[in-house]
Amino acid sequence: MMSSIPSVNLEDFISDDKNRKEKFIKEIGSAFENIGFVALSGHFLSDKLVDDLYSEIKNFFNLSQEVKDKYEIPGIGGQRGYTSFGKEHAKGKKEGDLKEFWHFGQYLENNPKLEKEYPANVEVQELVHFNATGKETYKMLEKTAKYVLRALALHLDLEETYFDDYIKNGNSILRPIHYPPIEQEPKNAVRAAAHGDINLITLLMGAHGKGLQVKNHDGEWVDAIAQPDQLMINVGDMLSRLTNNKLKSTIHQVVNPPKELWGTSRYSVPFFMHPISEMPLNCLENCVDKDHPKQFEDITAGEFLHERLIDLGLITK
Ligand SMILES: O=C(O)CCC(=O)C(=O)O
Ligand SMILES: [Fe+2]
Repeated sequence: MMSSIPSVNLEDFISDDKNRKEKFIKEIGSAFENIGFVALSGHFLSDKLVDDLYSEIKNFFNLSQEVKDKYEIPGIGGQRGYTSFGKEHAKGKKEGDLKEFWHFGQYLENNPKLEKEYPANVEVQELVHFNATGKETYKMLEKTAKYVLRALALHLDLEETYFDDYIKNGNSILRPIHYPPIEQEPKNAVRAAAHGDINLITLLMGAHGKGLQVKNHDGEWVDAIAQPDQLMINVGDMLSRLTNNKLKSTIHQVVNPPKELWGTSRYSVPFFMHPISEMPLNCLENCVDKDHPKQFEDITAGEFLHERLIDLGLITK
């Protein structure tokens, strides 16, 4: 039984040392074929950027509800700007999660086609550094994710750059989340109910305290706690579909703290790496054989995302 989350160092992959590179590919490949989660150090976020981001997002969530509500934009399924407390629920659940969040989206340059497709980023007026700090973090996580996907491409016997064109200007989202203090016994609601992520891979900042749990093969919940310099990275449903479930999108949740800690907020910041909407998620040929029959219908990333946003209560049909 695998009871804890394996660790890897991205510097191994980025080094020119063939053995270190291969070691990284093997470690992350086997982690993603088993528990579906890995803790990663050696990424591109500096300590200063991480500290700045946390201070900005705390400032944002501390603004009055009236101010935050200005940034909740109707008609875009919460894809940019603010989503208020209790609005999103896990697929198949009716109680909303005990969280509020913000979305930073892709930063396009000279791309009229995608500028039409993606909602524009929302700019917070009240905070001087919030927008730029979010943008910088987005870029650094996107760069980190690009190298992780290169390693996974090699693990899957694809060209190293297989994902590069699909993720360039992809529909990725950076989501700072605030789970506020809990004031009374929640009826059936948790901070984040059990779910699988929609996207290719998720890079999570802030999994340093207790709260995040991952379901292992035996159906047991395992704590996923990162060291201060580590991001938690997991496989999403899109990558699971593409690989015919060779790489596992593992169910995870954020549980409520014990009563003595109800008074504390949790802040976490997932980066959901999405490709462009045209990317086909059809199972890769080399992941399908007699022992591994094709498990998923052909679908594009855009169609799949649309289906799932309906399931989450963020858009209506
Ligand atoms: O807050 C966390 O640690 C995890 C959040 C999460 O799983 C998600 O937003 O998809
Ligand atoms: Fe998640």
